[in-house]
Amino acid sequence: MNMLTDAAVEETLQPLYKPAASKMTGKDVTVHYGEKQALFGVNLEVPEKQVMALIGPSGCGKSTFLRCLNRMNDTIDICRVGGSILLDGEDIYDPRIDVVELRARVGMVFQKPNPFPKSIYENVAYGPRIHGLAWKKSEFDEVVETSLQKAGLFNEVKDRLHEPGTGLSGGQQQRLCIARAIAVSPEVILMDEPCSALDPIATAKVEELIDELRQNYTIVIVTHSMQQAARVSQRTAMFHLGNLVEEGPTEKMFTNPDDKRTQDYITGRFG
Ligand SMILES: Nc1ncnc2c1ncn2[C@@H]1O[C@H](COP(=O)(O)OP(=O)(O)OP(=O)(O)O)[C@@H](O)[C@H]1O
Repeated sequence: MNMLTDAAVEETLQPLYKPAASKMTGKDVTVHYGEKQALFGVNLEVPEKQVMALIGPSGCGKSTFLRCLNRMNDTIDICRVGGSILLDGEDIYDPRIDVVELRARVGMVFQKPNPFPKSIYENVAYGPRIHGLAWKKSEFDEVVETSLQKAGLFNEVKDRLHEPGTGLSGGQQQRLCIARAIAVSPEVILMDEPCSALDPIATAKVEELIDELRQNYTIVIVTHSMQQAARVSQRTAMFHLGNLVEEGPTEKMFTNPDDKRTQDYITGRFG
């Protein structure tokens, strides 16, 4: 009989069970807005090239945690962040970190589509221009086209690239904002309820896009829609009253969560 040693069995199984490497890690993250504490020591690993959904009732701290991941909270005067957030093992709150560069590596898409009051072309070309990623017109043309293509928008807008971005439909505007984020080659894309202002058809398109984007990017999405979390994410983190309740594979979180608060939330008993 061909007996495998324990080590050989482990080696054979490892590729199947090896968890995704973590791209970002929050360690004991606390956040205060003035006197009010919004996060109480959150420890969470964001897996690389997967979609992680942050869920939980209103005010539980999902957006606050999301904004810690690219130091967007720095823009709020009364906000103080404690603990550490690592990107590829490096603390993004280290004083030597260039925040503009960080926000290019960790891009953000907001709840309400917010294109600049400029042409579709300029919306996408803006980031590469300020980050010095393109110099010649041909380089800008290329980055604009590939970013719009990756955002699934190019065919719809290719004949009107020089018309205002604000003239697009809401769903198209949100995909333009995703193209704008992609244009600076981010590694992580944060999305704060990206579909809440969209109709069901536009929502479906953005969800399909999120599913495609995870091949190349790490995505963290805050959503109030349990269906959306179940459709687009591979892992889900549940927050409640500023604490991380639990985190795990999305399928498990929606079928067999460990914590009663998760069970109650996903079945609509509170929130
Ligand atoms: N700019 C701010 N100033 C003061 N308090 C804030 C600020 N932003 C958030 N908070 C407070 O921090 C807590 C967490 O808010 P946060 O927006 O992170 O929650 P959330 O889970 O994303 O909620 P929602 O689902 O309603 O968007 C809440 O009590 C909120 O009132």
